[in-house]
Amino acid sequence: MGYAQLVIGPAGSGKSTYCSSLYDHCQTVGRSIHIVNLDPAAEHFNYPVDMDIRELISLEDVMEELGMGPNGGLIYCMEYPVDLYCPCSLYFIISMLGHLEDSLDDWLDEQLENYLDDDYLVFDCPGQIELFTHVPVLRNFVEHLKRKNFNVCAVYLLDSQFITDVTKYISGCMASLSAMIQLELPHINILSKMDLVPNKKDVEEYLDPNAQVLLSQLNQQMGPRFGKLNKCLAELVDDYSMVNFIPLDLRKESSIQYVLSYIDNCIQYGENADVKVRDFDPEEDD
Ligand SMILES: Nc1nc2c(ncn2[C@@H]2O[C@H](COP(=O)(O)OP(=O)(O)OP(=O)(O)O)[C@@H](O)[C@H]2O)c(=O)[nH]1
Ligand SMILES: [Mg+2]
Repeated sequence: MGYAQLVIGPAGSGKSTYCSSLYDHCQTVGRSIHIVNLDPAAEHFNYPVDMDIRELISLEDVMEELGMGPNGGLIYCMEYPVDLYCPCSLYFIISMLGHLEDSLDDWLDEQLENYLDDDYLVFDCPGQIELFTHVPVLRNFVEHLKRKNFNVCAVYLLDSQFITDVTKYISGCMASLSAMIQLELPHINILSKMDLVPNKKDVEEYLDPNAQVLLSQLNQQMGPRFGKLNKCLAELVDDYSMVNFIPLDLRKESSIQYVLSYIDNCIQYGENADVKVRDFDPEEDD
């Protein structure tokens, strides 16, 4: 049985930074963890990359997919992935990952041969939310992981700066819900970059949102003609009472530890180990 976190969330929400802090934390506490880069556009890493999807995306792939010659393909590779907000870049990532769908599974199988049965993998995903809300590539990837006997959970990061504005917060919630429904995985929402929130009290009401409060805030910000829509949105958040957030402050080891324990619990990490220990408890045999 393997364990995996799929770290998702909008561009710039802090996924790669979270992965690197998690890695450092695990180093400190002497725990083994492997970080996988699933972002074909990533350039710099603050963690050792154990598996790297960029090994799969070669110039040949781009040339074949986009019908470009070697020079055009190279320029495309070099230029577009840099600007993640560029629609062409979005197209690039989605089309490349879509193109890779089958080979992604084969690549994973090949890579997993180097790992042990109970290894813990953390997948640092690209920030194009369409990848987990619209197209099935990540979902299929997750299904493959599950077939490989992995307990997987989605870790959705939302930048705490989003919640200075209730409309942005609702849009973050909707994207999270959409990922939750599309991926059908145990799902944990994290409010990232808490060090940038001066007063923690400001965010408290958003951690476990109350539909009525959200509704009145939305109505205050938006014109009366959005009243019905706001009511539906607030009800939706309420219906899926799973939309709550755990705050994460990377400056504090205790905060990282809390989030990690929460996730471990969700994917039942450690439970098997307990069983194994108990099974071979010499005192019990006496
Ligand atoms: N203050 C603060 N800044 C953060 C934190 N996490 C990330 N950042 C900053 O936010 C920016 C984006 O962080 P990344 O970790 O690259 O975000 P990402 O989600 O991996 O971004 P993409 O891969 O582009 O989708 C960087 O400038 C980080 O330094 C945090 O906890 N606190
Ligand atoms: Mg990243």
